[in-house]
Amino acid sequence: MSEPIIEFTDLRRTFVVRTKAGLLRRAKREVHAVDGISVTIQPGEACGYIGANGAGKSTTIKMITGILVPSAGTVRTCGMEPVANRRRLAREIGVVFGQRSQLWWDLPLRESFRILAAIHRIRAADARPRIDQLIADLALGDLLDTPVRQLSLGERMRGEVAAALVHRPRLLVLDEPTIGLDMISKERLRNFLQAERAQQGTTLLLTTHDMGDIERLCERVLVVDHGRLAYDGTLNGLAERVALQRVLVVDLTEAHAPLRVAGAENIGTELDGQRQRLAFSPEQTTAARVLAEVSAQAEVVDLTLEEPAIEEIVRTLYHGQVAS
Ligand SMILES: Nc1ncnc2c1ncn2[C@@H]1O[C@H](COP(=O)(O)OP(=O)(O)OP(=O)(O)O)[C@@H](O)[C@H]1O
Repeated sequence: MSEPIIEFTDLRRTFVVRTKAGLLRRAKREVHAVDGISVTIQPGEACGYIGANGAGKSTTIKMITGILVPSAGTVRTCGMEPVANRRRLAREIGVVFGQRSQLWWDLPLRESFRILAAIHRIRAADARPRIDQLIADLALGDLLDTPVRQLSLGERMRGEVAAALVHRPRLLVLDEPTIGLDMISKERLRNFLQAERAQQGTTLLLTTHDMGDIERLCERVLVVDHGRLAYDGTLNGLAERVALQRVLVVDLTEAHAPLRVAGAENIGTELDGQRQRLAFSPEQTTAARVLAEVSAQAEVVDLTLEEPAIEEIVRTLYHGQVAS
């Protein structure tokens, strides 16, 4: 087997935080943000790293990318110790933080790409076709002359992903890449990442609160809770332990008896049945099929689709409840 692209063993990171103990006294408290995690990721894998807020995801990502020094344990990324080799590592990995930008705020997008190619010392003859390809695949053509600060969130995220891939990294690390994006922007980004991985063999590691990202992009899921690994396995394996159900909420034009739909369970009605909630597993049916059956029985005026909440998944894993 080839060398792992990421390998960490008993990785730990502790922060000392000051807390107000009294009017004048200050006390210190230790936060074990990452509390002994061991994981090996092989080249070409696509891993989702999920957990509730404050579970330790970003801290792990920062240690993998060399931004933070571990308190204990070891981490190797692309065969290197990240902090000591940050520059060399930067040539091998691309990083996208959904809530922070790596683009130059006041410059047009095209300038950011040019500067990044220069930073990575890519020859113009090599950089141009790569940048052109990313511009085409991420539909950035009309945005190249717009200063980054004027881009919408969805447009900027496409720009961020392109910027992270200019130098063809072996590993792409994405921290909440779809946060705040609307459904269409999310789908565009997921389609692109899927295609990029298929064409370039890029390894993906992504943190997200959106199970849709995991379902579309990752074969392997790591669930972290309070700095510890609660699950490491396939998405199907997770679905066997935790019900990864979706809920289609439909608003009807008038009151209606509880709807019966094949492959879905009616989990509640409100307003005399004008609003109904239908839970289903994506392995058994699709939202489109459930909606078609509902529409055959009643007139729908509005609908929403609720994804399984990651907090709920973690809670269920911990309480050992097995999906029926
Ligand atoms: N620089 C820091 N100083 C002190 N505490 C920190 C620091 N960075 C993170 N923490 C704490 O470590 C814990 C893990 O934080 P981390 O940002 O890794 O979680 P996360 O899983 O990425 O959460 P989120 O989903 O909210 O981004 C939290 O309790 C957080 O408050």
